[in-house]
Amino acid sequence: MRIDIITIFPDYFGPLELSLIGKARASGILDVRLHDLRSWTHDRHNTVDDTPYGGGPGMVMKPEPWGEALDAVTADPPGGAGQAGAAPAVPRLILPTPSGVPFTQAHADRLAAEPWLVFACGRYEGIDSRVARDAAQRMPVEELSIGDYVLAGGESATLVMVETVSRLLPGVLGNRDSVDQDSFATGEMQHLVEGPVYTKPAVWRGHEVPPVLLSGNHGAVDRWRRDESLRKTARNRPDLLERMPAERLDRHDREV
Ligand SMILES: Nc1cc(-c2ccc3ccn(Cc4ccccn4)c3c2)[nH]n1
Repeated sequence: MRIDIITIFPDYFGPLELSLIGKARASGILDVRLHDLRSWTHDRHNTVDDTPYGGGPGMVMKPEPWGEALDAVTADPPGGAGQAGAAPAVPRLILPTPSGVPFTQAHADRLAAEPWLVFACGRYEGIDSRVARDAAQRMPVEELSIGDYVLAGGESATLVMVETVSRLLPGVLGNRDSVDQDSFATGEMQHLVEGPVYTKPAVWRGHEVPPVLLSGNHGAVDRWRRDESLRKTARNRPDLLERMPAERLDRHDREV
């Protein structure tokens, strides 16, 4: 997968050099390219913002630098200009914004199947709305929110989405099972949050690991883990339980 990130703070993405994503980039699974929006300004001060039409607080990001940046970044498709007559890849443009569609694991699953994503990180009060409208004439555009709170810009949201998507790519996580057992995945654990996890020592500061986990009885361990997930979901995320199809909860589950 190729990921392009356009931002006025490229250094914000240092973490993408680390850990799983850093390894995926080094191994070629992931091709992440950072672009400084100011490279597409032409004035002495590298201006990227201006006052909002209609008045109001703060500043808005000017459309011209964004238009030129998106033209330049999307003019260099992965795999060249189209092998043997194939159409060149078209990127999906992701615009983080507090007013976007809530980003969920389902979005991550879908985006992980895309060959090319471009993230446009806004700042100030956002990007001139004509940028998304103009881009939509040439590529799919999605405005996504990572939560109901307002960040200072799109960089943190982009880090979250890049991490969520990248960990789903084959070869990125050493243990693929970990993904399949994600609480928000579509498998057995769907609609349930993770329960408690433990490792050695068996007793730590007087706190014992639940004996069932040391029993070697895999059936009992699986049942205990599901019960604990049900309890934690009921406590922290009753909204998820309401979404769970009734047939997915057996009589035992209802008594937990
Ligand atoms: N889930 C999210 C996403 C964001 C986000 C994403 C991009 C930008 C670009 C600017 N701002 C700040 C800002 C302030 C006031 C109104 C609008 N936006 C952003 C915030 N916040 N929360």
